[in-house]
Amino acid sequence: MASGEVSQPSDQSDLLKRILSTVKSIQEDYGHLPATVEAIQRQVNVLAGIKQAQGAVGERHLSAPGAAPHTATSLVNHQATRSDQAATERPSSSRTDDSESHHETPPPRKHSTTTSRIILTTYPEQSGIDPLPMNWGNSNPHERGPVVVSRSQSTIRRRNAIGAHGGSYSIYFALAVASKNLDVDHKPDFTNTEPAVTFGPFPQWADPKKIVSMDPFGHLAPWLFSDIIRDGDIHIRPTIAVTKAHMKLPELEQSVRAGRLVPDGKICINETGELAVTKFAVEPVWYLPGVAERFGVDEGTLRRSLFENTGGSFPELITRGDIKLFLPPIGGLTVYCFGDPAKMSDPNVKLALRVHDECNGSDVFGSDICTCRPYLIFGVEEAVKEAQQGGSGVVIYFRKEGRALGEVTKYLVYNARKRGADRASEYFQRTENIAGVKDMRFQVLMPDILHWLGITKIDRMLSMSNMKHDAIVEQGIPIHERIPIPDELIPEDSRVEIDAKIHSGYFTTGKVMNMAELSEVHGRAWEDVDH
Ligand SMILES: Nc1nc2c(ncn2[C@@H]2O[C@H](COP(=O)(O)OP(=O)(O)OP(=O)(O)O)[C@@H](O)[C@H]2O)c(=O)[nH]1
Ligand SMILES: [Zn+2]
Repeated sequence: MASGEVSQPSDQSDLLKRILSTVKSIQEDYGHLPATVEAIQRQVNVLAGIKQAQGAVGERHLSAPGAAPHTATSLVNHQATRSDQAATERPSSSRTDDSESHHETPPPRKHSTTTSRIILTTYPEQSGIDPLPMNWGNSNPHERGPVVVSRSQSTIRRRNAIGAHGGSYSIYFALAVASKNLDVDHKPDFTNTEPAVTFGPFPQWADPKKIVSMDPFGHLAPWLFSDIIRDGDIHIRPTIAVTKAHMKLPELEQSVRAGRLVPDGKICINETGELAVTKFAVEPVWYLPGVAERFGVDEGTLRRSLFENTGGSFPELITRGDIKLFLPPIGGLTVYCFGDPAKMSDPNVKLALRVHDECNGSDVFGSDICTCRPYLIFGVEEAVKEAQQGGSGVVIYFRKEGRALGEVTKYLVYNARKRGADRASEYFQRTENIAGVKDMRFQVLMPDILHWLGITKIDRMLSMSNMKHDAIVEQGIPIHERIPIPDELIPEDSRVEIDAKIHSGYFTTGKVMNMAELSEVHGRAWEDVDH
């Protein structure tokens, strides 16, 4: 449709409305028609331009250049529709920064390259869009390419990933920029931040199916891609950091006193049970086709759900089918390695492993309603012993609070349990009643870190979880022995949880109760402690 075909202002107005509603319904119903949407939007803009020139009023909010951003047409990229302009152009005439519109004289701004036009989304064929190649699973990091997600002016056209660095902390980054505590173009100084140990590469790094939720080159990114950073002024950040530290846990001092742990001056350093550890912090980087495959869904379904259920935060999940990486706003993980890190991947020595999901109330604050901290500490102790015997000991800590349901849901469940009869037989049902599921950790992505560490078998798995077990074995990593938490470490009020778990399929070397027996296992009621 050429703009010349529409001459009457009233026709234009009706037409604009019709086009707009078509755009909206296409977006709602499909979301995979970026080219069509862009073409229609271009027409909308052309018509709006004609209308504005004719001095028409009443429909200005639809798409007139310079209109407020929070309008219907902002559903579609306000700037991208001007595809003859570069995506990162910085015009002065169409500022959309509300905060400044209230000032007669805008306050002086720190230098920032954030464009004043809001780029709501981008499209693959859009002028200026030129993502750096990303060949996920290529063993050569230079052929694989860097993960590029920054929206800074020099980088936005070259992005090959959706989302933002920092996982859940990306929101604090946004606050820091908004409050002008941080220049969005700040260039990190990575001097002396290299990994504390040299590590890998392992064949698993080059398998696009084995690692789908982290960047295997994430610990080396600034150094591997220094020329791209320098020559192209491209923002690239590490998503993994590796350091060395000492750690001290009161329970391990007791272990030394009880003679279970013997200081060796290297791994268990002294009589206080102080430990030497190598730590790996990992932020999530998702390869969407691989993640979708692990969950047994198609990539489009995964993208659509991620888009919808993050409040529409990442429109490029829909419009940029060509971008396969997503840095989700979720917590990552930390690996605690005892002994020589090279031994983790050595098939000739034994490996003891605990995979642990965060339980802040117990892990840090000692709640006795679950077995989390005792099993975690037991895992650390066993890992240290394995390392002292010439093997390797590893504890991996995932930020998946409350079975990834969060602490609020978890406390709601606790209330429901404590206000009723806190029976093991009803344990999971109470969570399901509130959350709709009993667990959202979905361990299918968890084994990626094992592949990354070069682990090919686990000799002693310090976990009773059938979900963790099955996910690991499914990934081709055999588990030779499973070690439940010793009975004497189970806190008083957590019998309900552990018996319910065993009944639902958790590993045990003891007896599995039937339903009648399970209903006899009670937790402490609030009245027992309230006076
Ligand atoms: N929603 C909910 N989460 C809980 C409850 N009790 C513990 N959790 C969470 O369950 C998770 C327990 O994780 P882990 O300690 O790794 O244990 P696990 O996967 O159950 O199994 P093991 O490896 O055998 O210990 C943590 O995320 C806890 O915060 C509860 O009553 N409700
Ligand atoms: Zn817990």
